[in-house]
Amino acid sequence: MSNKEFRTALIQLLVSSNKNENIKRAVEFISIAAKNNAKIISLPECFNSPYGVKYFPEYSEHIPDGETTKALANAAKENKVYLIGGSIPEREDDKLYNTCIVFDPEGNLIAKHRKVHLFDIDIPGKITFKESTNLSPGNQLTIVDTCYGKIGIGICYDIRFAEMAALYQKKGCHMIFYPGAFNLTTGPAHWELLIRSRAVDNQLYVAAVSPARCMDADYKAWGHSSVSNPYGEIVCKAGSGEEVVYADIDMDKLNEIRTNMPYLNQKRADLYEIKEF
Ligand SMILES: O=C(O)CCC(=O)C(=O)O
Repeated sequence: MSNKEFRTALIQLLVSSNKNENIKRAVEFISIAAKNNAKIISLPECFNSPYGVKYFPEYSEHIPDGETTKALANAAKENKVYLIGGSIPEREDDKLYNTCIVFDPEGNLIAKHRKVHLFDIDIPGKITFKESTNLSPGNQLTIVDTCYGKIGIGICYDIRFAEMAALYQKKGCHMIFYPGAFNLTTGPAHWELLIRSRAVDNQLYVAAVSPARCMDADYKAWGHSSVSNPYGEIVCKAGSGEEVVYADIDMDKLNEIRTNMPYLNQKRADLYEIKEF
């Protein structure tokens, strides 16, 4: 495969309350995905800790000197892959963030995305979640330059904000990765709809990577890690359990879709515009 055609792998990890075990198993799956020829591998949101505000302080660590950063750097280097490190609770000074770290195939830390839209919702009788209880939002958008093109990074709730994805497209991204953990209420309603919408809006590949569902956990993840192609077709999709799913990315296909339907060039900048950050 050339740099215009490559395989990506989405690791739908079953996250437990044992941090060391979570990291160890993530590293094992990275090596399996690399053996299956994946060149860009992503972990899910909050993969080294159970998902929940009460867990963030205990599981948090500094970046880059924390154990998770070191383990992922080694895994990227040993397997010679780009690694999108899902997300982990990050501590800096007295603040906590929900942070995705990205590594190149030499193991260098090339990006750090702090979730910019915190997940604060209250659907009575269904789900209440308030990340802003103890997390701070990131204040930057994140584009990673790779030998496979530019990749935008968002974390979970970030996928709901169409302008963010539009800006990534405008700045040249051909893929957006969203490590995420939707739930049993908003998952069936919106997970796939949002993945496909961001892909069609922007004629790019969208990968969304969830933890596996654990019915004993406080937060029950929806699962269904998926990739949509730029036409809005789901090209791979996990179930709810632990598994790795793969998608073959094809830049010629993306360019063909953009040529056939050139609506990205038909926007009315005289009427509306996405501003650059
Ligand atoms: O937007 C949603 O429905 C879920 C978001 C979420 O779980 C998160 O941001 O972690």
